[in-house]
Amino acid sequence: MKKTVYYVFILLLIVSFISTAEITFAFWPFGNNEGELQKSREQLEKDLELAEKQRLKAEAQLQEQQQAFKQLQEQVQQQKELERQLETLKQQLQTEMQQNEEYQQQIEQLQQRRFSPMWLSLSGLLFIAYRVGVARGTSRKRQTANTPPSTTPSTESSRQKAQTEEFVTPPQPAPEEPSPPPVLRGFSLSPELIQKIKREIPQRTGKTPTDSQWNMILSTSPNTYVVAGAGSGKSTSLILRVLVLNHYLHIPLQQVTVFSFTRESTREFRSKLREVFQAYGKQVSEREATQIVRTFHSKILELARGKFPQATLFEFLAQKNDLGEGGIFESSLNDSQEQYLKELYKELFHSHTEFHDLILSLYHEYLQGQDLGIKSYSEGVLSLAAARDLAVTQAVDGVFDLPGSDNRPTPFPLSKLYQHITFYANAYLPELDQYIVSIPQAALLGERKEMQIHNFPLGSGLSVKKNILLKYSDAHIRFIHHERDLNLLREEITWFQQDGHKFTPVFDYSIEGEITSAVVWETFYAVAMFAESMGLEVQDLHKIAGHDQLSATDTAFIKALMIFWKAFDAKLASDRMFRFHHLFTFLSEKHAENFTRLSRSMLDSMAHILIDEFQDISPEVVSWIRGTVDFSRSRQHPTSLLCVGDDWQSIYGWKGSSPRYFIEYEKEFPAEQTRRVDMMENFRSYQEIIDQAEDILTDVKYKIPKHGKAIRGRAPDPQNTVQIIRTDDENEISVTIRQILRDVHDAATSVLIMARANWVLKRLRAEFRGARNVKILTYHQSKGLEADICILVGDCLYNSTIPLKNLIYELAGCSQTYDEAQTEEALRLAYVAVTRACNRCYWLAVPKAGGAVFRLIHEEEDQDTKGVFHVKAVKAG
Ligand SMILES: Nc1ncnc2c1ncn2[C@@H]1O[C@H](COP(=O)(O)OP(=O)(O)OP(=O)(O)O)[C@@H](O)[C@H]1O
Repeated sequence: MKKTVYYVFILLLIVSFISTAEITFAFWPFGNNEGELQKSREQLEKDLELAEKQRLKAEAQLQEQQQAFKQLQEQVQQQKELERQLETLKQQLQTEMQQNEEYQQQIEQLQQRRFSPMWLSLSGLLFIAYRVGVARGTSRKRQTANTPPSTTPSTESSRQKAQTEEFVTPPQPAPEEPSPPPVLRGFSLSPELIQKIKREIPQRTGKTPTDSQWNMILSTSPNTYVVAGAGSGKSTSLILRVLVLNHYLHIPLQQVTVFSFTRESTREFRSKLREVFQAYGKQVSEREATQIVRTFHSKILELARGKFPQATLFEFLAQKNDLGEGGIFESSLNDSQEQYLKELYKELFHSHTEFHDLILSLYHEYLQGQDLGIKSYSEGVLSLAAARDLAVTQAVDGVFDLPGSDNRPTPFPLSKLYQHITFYANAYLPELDQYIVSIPQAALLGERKEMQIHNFPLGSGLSVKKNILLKYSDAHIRFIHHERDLNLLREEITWFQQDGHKFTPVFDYSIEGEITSAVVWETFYAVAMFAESMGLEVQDLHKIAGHDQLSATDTAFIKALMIFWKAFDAKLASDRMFRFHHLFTFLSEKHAENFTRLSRSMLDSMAHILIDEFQDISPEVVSWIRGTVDFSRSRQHPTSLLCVGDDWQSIYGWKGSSPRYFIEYEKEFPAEQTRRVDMMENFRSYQEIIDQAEDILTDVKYKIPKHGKAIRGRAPDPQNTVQIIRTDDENEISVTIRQILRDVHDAATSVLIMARANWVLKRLRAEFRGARNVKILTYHQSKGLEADICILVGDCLYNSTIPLKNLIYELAGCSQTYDEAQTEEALRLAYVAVTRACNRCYWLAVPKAGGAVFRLIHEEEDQDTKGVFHVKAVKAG
């Protein structure tokens, strides 16, 4: 208890102490000085306010600094970027300086050769392309490893050599660059989409493709080739393919190019294209259609103009605004081009000794004519011929309006041994020291042909005279056989007078075996174009000059051609002109690097390529297409190639094209996925017509085997479907055609008359001008067309030997000779002509061994009482 009281006491003591202390603490500092306290508080508040202001200021400063820091950081970043750019620029500058040095070297070299600045830029580009080509050529792994190239390796190396000599100093091999892997993307078409397409196309366009046509239209492969027969609907299917690419696969039309060969066929394609898209409610303007459907030449020209806007082409000399629509098959020299070549020829003849001598040797051959193997005549025969020669000479007076000597018979003696025997020329030209002897060709003699001179027909008298003069005269004789010879002579005289009595020969030259002839500079042009189409350079021909298969004159011709062509290209360069060959070479597979110089839109426009009539493509064009496709693939751009053709219809080998790219498509255009589609239904003709046409080609070895099937079945009158009427008489031809037209022709029946010979064409055109629904064309022009009734005039037969072209073929690495290829091509031409017919085909010709007509006549009993062969197929079918 005591303890508790004690604790309570202690507790009370503590409480009283705390209370006293509390009061004391509470009142001691202020309680004693209230004013001071207030003051301190105000001071404190002021300080606090000041501190707050300072804090805010510091915060603002901090923000500013942070901002400044940020800007600084950005500036540093920019600085770094600038430095990086500067570095790149420095490198570029260095490269350009190097290039400049190279250009400078070239310029110096080329200036020595008087090349133009325009040419310099192209050659500069070619130089770079060449260098890269060399590097790529060795590193590039074409999938053609086991495929023979389109031209022989020797050709290629020689071409590179020629370019090296022409444009640049020998290039240093550039370091190898690894080729990027090719991109081969097919198209993706789901079964549902296929069903939709197959449902909608017939509904909207009214066209119902067959299974094989669908295979082509819907091919999902990036590399497709379509082996088609005549009348199988190639063009129709090609257009539907474009529709699928654009409408269903959403590929812009700007990325699609359709190639066709002629102005006429591109027009037809464009109108079909617009029609089909119209059915889908899409308006394709004429301009757009023109952009899509092209000839090879118009497209490459567009690409070139993108790079060289002012590019002028020799092929369009004096033809403004030509877009190259014509393609190679419509090319012939116009007056301005002819003039250009003529001037060059004349200039070279007087300035280049070797050219001068070569031309004179060719001219001499022309004047002398071919060695006809003239036999010797006894002096008695010579005297007899001389005795009637004045009369013979007078008998042909007036056939030609000859220049010089008043057109009077002029005596001239034979060579020394026979000086006592006198013959006569029809005129003498003292300025050229030429005796003009008129030996008109038979057609020009007309009724005079049968005139008797001293009991000898005039025609025979003239040919004996020519033989004698060639064998026994040393004089300069110029024979005039037809108007053309006279025109050449007139031109020679005009040149002589214009050029201050400087003589320049003007004469025709045809290479050995060629039937047609042209004035020598035109023949230069034709042979050079042929060689270039074959993928060669004219300078490559030095390898065959002097070949034992070539005549001495053809060798002289080639030598002259090489000089002429070199001068021609130099002249073009100094006149700032190109040729298509330069463009195709510039963008060929051998100069892949040049594709990088094309704009993106140009490259894109060739992403999806469709080619019609692929069997007629030339090596030169193939090289460009290959280069384009390879480049598209290497830049990882989705790309596709679809080629449609019928090797049985390949008919332009004489212009340098070849069916081999089609026949050996998988080797020539290798890809990881290639699809072959066959289209053998024929919508055009009765089965009899197809079978007959195929019979013509039975012996052609180099072809893809196939057999066409007529959708229309057999003809109601099979006996009359193909008839051969044996005639080559011009009057009989007219009468027969009139009869046919009377028998089968009404306003609704279309008729196509095809003729081989120009004189027949001329006559028929004059005679049947204005006949309704009747077209008269050459066999070649009929390609791609069709008519109810076809009338063919003249056989298709090649029985020549052209050594120069055979050697060019060999040089280009062809497996056949030109002669073999042409023998087969003549038969293919007949196949094209016959397959134009829907209902009936009449063929007016005299069967000759080896010809196409001959192959259709199997048994004598085919012939009826009127001499008409009602032929039936035995091999095909
Ligand atoms: N699926 C189809 N149904 C009906 N007719 C068709 C079909 N496809 C094409 N044709 C018709 O067949 C004919 C031949 O077509 P097209 O001219 O396109 O053939 P082509 O293969 O180009 O012939 P060629 O190569 O012989 O010149 C034309 O009259 C065309 O309208």
